[in-house]
Amino acid sequence: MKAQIGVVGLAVMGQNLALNIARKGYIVAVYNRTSERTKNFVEQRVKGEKIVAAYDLKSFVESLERPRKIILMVKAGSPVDEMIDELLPYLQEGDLLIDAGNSHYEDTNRRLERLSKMGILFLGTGVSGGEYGALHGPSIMPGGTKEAYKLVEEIFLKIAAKTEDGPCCTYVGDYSAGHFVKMVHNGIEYAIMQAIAEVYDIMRKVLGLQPKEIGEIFKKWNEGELSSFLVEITYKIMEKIDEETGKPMVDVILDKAEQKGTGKWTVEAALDLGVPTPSLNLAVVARVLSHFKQQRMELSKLYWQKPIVKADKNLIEYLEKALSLAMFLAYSQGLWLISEASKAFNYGVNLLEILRIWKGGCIIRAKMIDFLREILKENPSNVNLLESQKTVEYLKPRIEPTLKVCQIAREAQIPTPVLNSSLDYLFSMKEANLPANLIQAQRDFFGAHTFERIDKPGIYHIEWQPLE
Ligand SMILES: NC(=O)C1=CN([C@@H]2O[C@H](COP(=O)(O)OP(=O)(O)OC[C@H]3O[C@@H](n4cnc5c(N)ncnc54)[C@H](OP(=O)(O)O)[C@@H]3O)[C@@H](O)[C@H]2O)C=CC1
Ligand SMILES: O=C(CO)[C@H](O)[C@H](O)COP(=O)(O)O
Repeated sequence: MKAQIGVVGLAVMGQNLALNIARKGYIVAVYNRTSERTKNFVEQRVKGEKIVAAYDLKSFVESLERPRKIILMVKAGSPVDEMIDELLPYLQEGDLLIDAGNSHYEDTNRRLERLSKMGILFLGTGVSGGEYGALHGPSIMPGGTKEAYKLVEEIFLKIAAKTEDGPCCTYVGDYSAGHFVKMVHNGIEYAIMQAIAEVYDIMRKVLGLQPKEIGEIFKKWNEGELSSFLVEITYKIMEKIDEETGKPMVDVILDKAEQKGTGKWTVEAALDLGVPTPSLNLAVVARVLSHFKQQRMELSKLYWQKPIVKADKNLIEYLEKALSLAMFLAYSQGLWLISEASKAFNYGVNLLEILRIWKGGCIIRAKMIDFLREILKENPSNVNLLESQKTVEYLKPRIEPTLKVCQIAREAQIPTPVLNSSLDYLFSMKEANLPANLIQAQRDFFGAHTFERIDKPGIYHIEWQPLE
């Protein structure tokens, strides 16, 4: 019997995805560029699942039933193009390639165009959930043609995470919609991670709490409105002890945060589309800045001042509120970005469906998503969630506690880029009169760039000083 689907790339994600599919009763063919990895996978992880290992691409493709369905789970970037090039000689019209890695959405558009000319179907598919999710049920975000999606819909729905609102997979939209949505998912992920890290930092530096104590607070929060995968793993991280030193694991990890690109791409896309996403932007900047460890250590001595540490007795409560405000705004900024991209690129994305498939399986799954859906359901065409009365009622009581947190952090000179930028975002969005009038005056002064007036329509330029 032929395999019903193939997986190329047997690193963390590919192995677990292949096992997940096989455990749902499908025959899966697998291939990896380095055969050692395939061999190890088969020997160590395959336990009776119907997995057919191939050690060359020709036999891999030949082992698949037609139309062939092949998931590429390789490193994003040129490896995807290289694999496509190597597979093409063996493929036939109507076969389907699914790029399930974190590819840039513009690469996906390019690949779609190229392959469609050859009659090869292509789905740019975001997959979230890490290795555990890939094995037990990820959130799956496929984009491309509906015709292509139909070929794998049954398998995807079976392997996806399940919530009370159904499987965490839906047809996301045309072209590169799937990869765009996954990219923004990661941009939101960066912002929430950074906001959690800032809250942790304040607990340590202002309240002097130890990781174990911080873990207990996050664990409690995880039972309330902050209940989410990222808060859950945070308390588990706080509990972990390094076997070598006996110290909390988090204390032996170097404070340099890496990134593979999706957060930065989100910010680039937001700037290109003119959507304000400051919480997401600052989360990327925070990771970049963290890399200057040596400089930070030297500067910490040069600029040392005794911090004014004023622990408020309600600080834990304020921190919880500040984190919920930052989380809410990270989602709302991301959703706005997706909706603008959907209009600009004709994706046809249904935001309610996106929120539904983010309820389970993915890294940003959170109880708050139910609330976001409630808000969006009231007026699905209004993607600026800030305008909803429900949002106003939610955010207003969180402003004061977030302000207190930011003030305490400021005085103690603890950086809080995402908490601050979230607040600044809200303050800017709810400000009827921004100082952008002065910017326009300056632009007109030095570059005759013109301005609009508040009292009459039209475009104006004045002579600010005589030209000599
Ligand atoms: N890890 C995670 O939590 C998540 C990852 N992703 C995305 O899924 C994809 C796979 O991720 P992950 O499993 O972590 O693996 P990696 O991103 O580490 O990629 C390793 C895999 O890519 C293959 N590869 C690398 N270069 C080439 C090449 N030039 N030609 C052919 N194959 C190549 C490797 O083969 P070889 O063994 O021969 O080196 C290996 O199978 C990535 O796009 C990633 O961003 C998405 C969600 C979560
Ligand atoms: O897609 C993912 C989670 O959703 C991957 O884990 C990704 O690698 C995370 O991004 P980064 O490595 O830039 O932190």
